[in-house]
Amino acid sequence: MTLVSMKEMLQQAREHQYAVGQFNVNGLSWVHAILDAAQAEQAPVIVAASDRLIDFLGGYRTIATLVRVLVEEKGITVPVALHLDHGKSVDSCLRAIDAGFTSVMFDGSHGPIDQNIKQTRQVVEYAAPHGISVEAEVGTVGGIEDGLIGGIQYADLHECVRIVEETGIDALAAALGSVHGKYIGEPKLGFTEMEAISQAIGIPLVLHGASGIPLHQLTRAIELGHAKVNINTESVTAWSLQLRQTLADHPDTTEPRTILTPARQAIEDSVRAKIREFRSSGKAAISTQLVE
Ligand SMILES: O=C(O)C[C@@H](O)[C@H](O)C(=O)COP(=O)(O)O
Ligand SMILES: [Zn+2]
Repeated sequence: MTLVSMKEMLQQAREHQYAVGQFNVNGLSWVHAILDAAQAEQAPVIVAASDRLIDFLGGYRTIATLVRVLVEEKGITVPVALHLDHGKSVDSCLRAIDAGFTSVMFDGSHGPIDQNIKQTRQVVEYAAPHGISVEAEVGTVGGIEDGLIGGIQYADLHECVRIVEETGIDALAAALGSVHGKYIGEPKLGFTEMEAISQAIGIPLVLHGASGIPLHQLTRAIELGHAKVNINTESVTAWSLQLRQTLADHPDTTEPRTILTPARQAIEDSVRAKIREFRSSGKAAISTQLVE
């Protein structure tokens, strides 16, 4: 299957109260593991590259070509969107679209709301005619975002309504207490605000910083309109723990397959477990009906 936009897969997920997982790529092992996990679970999936890692990964065109070709070579049949995560500028988003990404996030959340809306609209105006979906962000997710250490700042309901109505985005990341990276103590998501924002905007919400959120809170967030859930920390943790273990078990080996295969499998196992938590296992068929 060719890469698809995330618009239809998220609309289906919101309607049927499950979430599509966004899993971030940190190297070739992640692309294999995420695609294999989604195929095994028969789940729609979002493969994401964070703007902060684009140079490390070889540039927009390298990533887009790699994902597109691997989908073909592996015979992946589930819907796959290739998404730019935390796009730092309008130009980054446009470059990702030109390179072949099928979805972009413009993250203007650090600036004033009027500027966020204006720049998000510029991205939508370029993306929409190409059939590319756009995600925006309001408020501040805690922890490390775009290389900055930030405190949590809840999204304002009126700003959320404005950005949806004035830009035509497909999904909104409304920061409501989640944190990028590891949580210290139990996460406290703002479910009251979440319900109000979800009803007011009527489009899919996106949950950033979802690693470490307990299942009962994740389930509630999905029931309240989160159709996309972002995971990075859990998969890099699974990968690095397994890598350390393999090197300890095989101190003399220099064979890359011996060292890297178990770590790739650890990412795949972690991604499959999250897909099941998000209840998107077996949902490839209903996502596919709409996009074909
Ligand atoms: O690390 C990145 O640049 C991507 C993440 O911000 C991603 O968007 C996300 O929200 C994942 O959060 P995590 O699971 O807490 O790492
Ligand atoms: Zn994020």
